[in-house]
Amino acid sequence: MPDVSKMKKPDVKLVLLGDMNVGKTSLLHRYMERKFKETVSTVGGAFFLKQWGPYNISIWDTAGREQFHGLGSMYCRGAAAVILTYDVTNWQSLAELEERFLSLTDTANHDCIFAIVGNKADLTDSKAQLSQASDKPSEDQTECEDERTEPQELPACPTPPASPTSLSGVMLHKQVAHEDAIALYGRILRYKGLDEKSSLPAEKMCFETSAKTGYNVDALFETLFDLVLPSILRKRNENQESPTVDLEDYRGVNRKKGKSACC
Ligand SMILES: Nc1nc2c(ncn2[C@@H]2O[C@H](COP(=O)(O)OP(=O)(O)OP(=O)(O)O)[C@@H](O)[C@H]2O)c(=O)[nH]1
Ligand SMILES: [Mg+2]
Repeated sequence: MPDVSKMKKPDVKLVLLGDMNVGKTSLLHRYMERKFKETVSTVGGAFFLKQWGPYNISIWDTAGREQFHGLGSMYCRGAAAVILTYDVTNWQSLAELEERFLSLTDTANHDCIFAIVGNKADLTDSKAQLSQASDKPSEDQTECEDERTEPQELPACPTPPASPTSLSGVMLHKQVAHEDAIALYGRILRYKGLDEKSSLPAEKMCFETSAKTGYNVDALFETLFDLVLPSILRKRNENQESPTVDLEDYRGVNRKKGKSACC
């Protein structure tokens, strides 16, 4: 286990947002640990640290449950990319992105990049279902708990298992078409006052993934890593600050007694 007390300072921050149960945590587990494993509904937030070449990228997982809504804008602060995640079998989870989550991104960087991700594609698309995840281990990753959130004495509530039909492999009805995601992407650009012509194209920024099979998961994260590199270089030029901090400085943040939040 790496010595987190000397953890390198992240060069850039990505955040996963979206309704509960869409698969945000599972996508991170799939990419960072190459596994699809049982999850419990996220409480507060947590981040993984991914080394990408000489750069350190923090990827924040957040809670989709309504009661953690207020934390979203804190996690989005300074984000260079936001991954807006929905479930392709659940139309409401796409609608929630515009109704509940988009405004949280107001605290992100002005040049923040947006990806729209329709997860659970294995439930509706045989190609996604048959995809073979690469199980090459991810070189360098650290999962950290976010100590700043209020510890919640909530019982860890297991999320409902993926729909039983997925166990039988029968395809579910796809409720969200790729075109719906592309249309949402255009509305997000307009909400941000961005010109579609000078922005990254929707076709490149709308993904359908399966955390279960690994379909498109590497492509999602690694496309974003490459797209945020210019903002890392810009920040490094601006700051010329040392790339490392001693986490002991952070220990001063008063930690409440009791169970710290984790995901
Ligand atoms: N079939 C299928 N099930 C998935 C996929 N991704 C996640 N799941 C299942 O969906 C449920 C919720 O997954 P999570 O990763 O916990 O969802 P989340 O978005 O992190 O939820 P919150 O933490 O509550 O916001 C779990 O039962 C997962 O096993 C997927 O790609 N395909
Ligand atoms: Mg989660």
